[in-house]
Amino acid sequence: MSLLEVRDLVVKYATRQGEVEALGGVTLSVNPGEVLGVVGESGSGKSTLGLAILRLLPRYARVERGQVLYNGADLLKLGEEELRRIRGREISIVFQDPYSSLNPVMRIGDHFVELFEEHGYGYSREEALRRAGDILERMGVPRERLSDYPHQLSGGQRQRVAIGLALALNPKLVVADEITTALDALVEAQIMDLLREVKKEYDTSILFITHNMGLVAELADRVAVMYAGKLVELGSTGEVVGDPLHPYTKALLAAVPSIGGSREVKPIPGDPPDMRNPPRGCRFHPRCPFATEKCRAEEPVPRDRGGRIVACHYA
Ligand SMILES: Nc1ncnc2c1ncn2[C@@H]1O[C@H](COP(=O)(O)OP(=O)(O)OP(=O)(O)O)[C@@H](O)[C@H]1O
Ligand code: NI
Repeated sequence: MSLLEVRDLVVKYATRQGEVEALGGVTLSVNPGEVLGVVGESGSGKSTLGLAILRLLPRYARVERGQVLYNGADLLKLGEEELRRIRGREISIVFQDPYSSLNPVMRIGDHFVELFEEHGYGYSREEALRRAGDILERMGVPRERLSDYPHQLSGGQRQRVAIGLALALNPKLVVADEITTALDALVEAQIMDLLREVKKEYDTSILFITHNMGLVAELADRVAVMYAGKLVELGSTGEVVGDPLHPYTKALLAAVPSIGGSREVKPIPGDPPDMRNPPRGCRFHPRCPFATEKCRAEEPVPRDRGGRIVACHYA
């Protein structure tokens, strides 16, 4: 049984230049306790997927179609009250910028006190701070930091606090959206170590969003590859990384910097499409070295190939 099922999700943003289809019918599931990597270039729809799951999309975004099933209930249909209960306690999110989860004028400890209060835990302040300190220590932050303000911490420590907050209520799923992207290489490696520990010690599933296939290979059990709002490949990390079937996955892997090399990912030749006017047929065809007439005309549907899902006419 999967923990979360996204079915045929279509999300559009209203912009001054017209509607942008950020998700073009994405279907995937997250299993209990797994890390599902979601990888793709900028603009492929990764953050939109994460935000849609938590119903945090901006007002001018519209879910045109689809379902997000959690414990059999469609999160897209829940009322505000039920949503508030689910956010934080069942599903939480960590962003690239830790200030998205931290209030600059609130001490670190009070973030936890408030979170426990909001969810009706009924702890005394002392008890809440004791638990917060325990969480900080598990995240590798000294408990003395409880009385600090966010700006007194390093970027890495702030992100550790944000991860601690996301895990504080023992949620079943954490959405981690590019959470190492703003950090330098050394701190990124430390946060990856922390995530590996979290994976071992918590039974939380993680939707690990990144543009870096190298990080996915380090951490994820399965990986979903997205291109221009479409899921193009999904499978176990070993299979996808060892034997990519979609030309876009191959290109992404070729762009991974070799160990010891520069951290900057080599860009894939060509540009991602203008999403106000995406290519007909397969959205990757203008950049695909193997594209044929069929790819220009006909959109490939994701098909199950022995547990691997691939959307390519020629995979
Ligand atoms: N707030 C917004 N208003 C209008 N269009 C948006 C908005 N957010 C995203 N989009 C558009 O939706 C598409 C998907 O964006 P999204 O942020 O989900 O991609 P992403 O894969 O997370 O990219 P990145 O790696 O840059 O974070 C893009 O074409 C983007 O321009
Ligand atoms: Ni994003």
